Amino acid sequence: MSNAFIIDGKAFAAQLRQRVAAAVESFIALTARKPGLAVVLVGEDPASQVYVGSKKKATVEAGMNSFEHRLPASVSQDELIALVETLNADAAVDGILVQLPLPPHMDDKAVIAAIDPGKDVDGFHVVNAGRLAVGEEAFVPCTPLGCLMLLKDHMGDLSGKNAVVIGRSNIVGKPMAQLLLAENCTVTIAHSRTQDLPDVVRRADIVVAAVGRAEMVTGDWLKPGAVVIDVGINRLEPEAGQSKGRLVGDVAFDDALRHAGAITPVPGGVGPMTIACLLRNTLVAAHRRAGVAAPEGI
Ligand SMILES: Nc1nc(=O)c2c([nH]1)NC[C@@H]1CN(c3ccc(C(=O)N[C@@H](CCC(=O)O)C(=O)O)cc3)C=[N+]21
Repeated sequence: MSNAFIIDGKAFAAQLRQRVAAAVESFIALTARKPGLAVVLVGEDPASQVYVGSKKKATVEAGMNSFEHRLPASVSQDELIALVETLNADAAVDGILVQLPLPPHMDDKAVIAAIDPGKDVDGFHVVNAGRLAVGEEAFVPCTPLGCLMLLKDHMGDLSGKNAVVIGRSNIVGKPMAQLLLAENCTVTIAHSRTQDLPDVVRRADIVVAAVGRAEMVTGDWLKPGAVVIDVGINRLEPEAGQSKGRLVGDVAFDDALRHAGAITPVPGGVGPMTIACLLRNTLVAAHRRAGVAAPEGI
C-alpha cells in the first residue's frame, strides 16, 4: 500500500487562528472590549512553562488579552481557589485555564469545580462534561475538539464509521468518544485493561491514540486505510551526543505510514490544534458573556 496522507494540524491550526483573530476584531468593534483569557500556572514544571508561554503568545496574536498568574508550588489549594474566584468575578476575563497537572497536595477536581462553567474554556468542569454527554451546548475540551475538526476536514461525514479511542481520560478519551458518538460513529473506548487491543484497533476506520505510551500503536494494528489521530506527546531519551530526546506520539509513525490512509504527525498534528481550539473557546465564551451571537463555522 502507498504511503498515508499526512494531516497537517499545524496548517489547519494556523487557519483557525486567523479566523478567530478576524472574529476578535468584529467582537471588539461590537462591544468595545477585547476577549480575555486568564492562565494560571502553579509551580515550575518546565514543560508546563513552555505550554503556558505558547498559549500567551497565541492569545495576544489573536488580538485577545492574556492574563497570566504564576503561583509558587507552595501555594495552598484555598489560595488557588480564591484566585479562581477572583477571575470568575472579573468582567475582563472570559476564559479561565488552570494548567494541569497541579502539585500533588492539590485536588484537581476541587480546583476545576471552582471555575465558573461559563468561563471553563478547557471544558473540564462537570457541568460542561455533562452537557457534552447529553448533547447540550458545552465547552468541549480543546484536544478532542481539535481532533474532531481534523477528522471532519479529512473525511467529511463520519456517520457509521467504526472509531476506536485508545485512552479513557476525562480530558481526552471520554470527551473524544462523546464527540464521535454525536457524529454517529460506532465508538469503542479501549484502555490498559482491554483484551486483544491490536485486534480491537484492527476493526477501526478511525483510531484516536491517547494513552501516553511512546510508539505503542504499530502499523500491523491498523486496518488498511484507517485514519489515525495521534494525541500522544512523548519525549524519548536523548540519543548519544544530543541534549534533548525526540518528540514522538503514541503511534509508531514511519511504520503506521505504510498501513494508514491518513495520519497526524507529532509534532505538528494535534498539539497546535489544542491551542487554536483554546482561542476558539475563549472567543465563544466572550460572545456568550456579552450576549452576542458567535460567528458561524468557528
Ligand atoms: N488545563 C490544561 N489545559 C491544557 O490544554 C493542557 C494542560 N492543562 N496541561 C498540559 C497539556 C498539554 N497541552 C499541549 C498544548 C499544545 C501542545 C503543542 O502545541 N505541541 C506542539 C509541539 C510542542 C513541543 O515542541 O514541545 C506540537 O505537537 O506540534 C502540546 C501540548 C495542553 N495541555
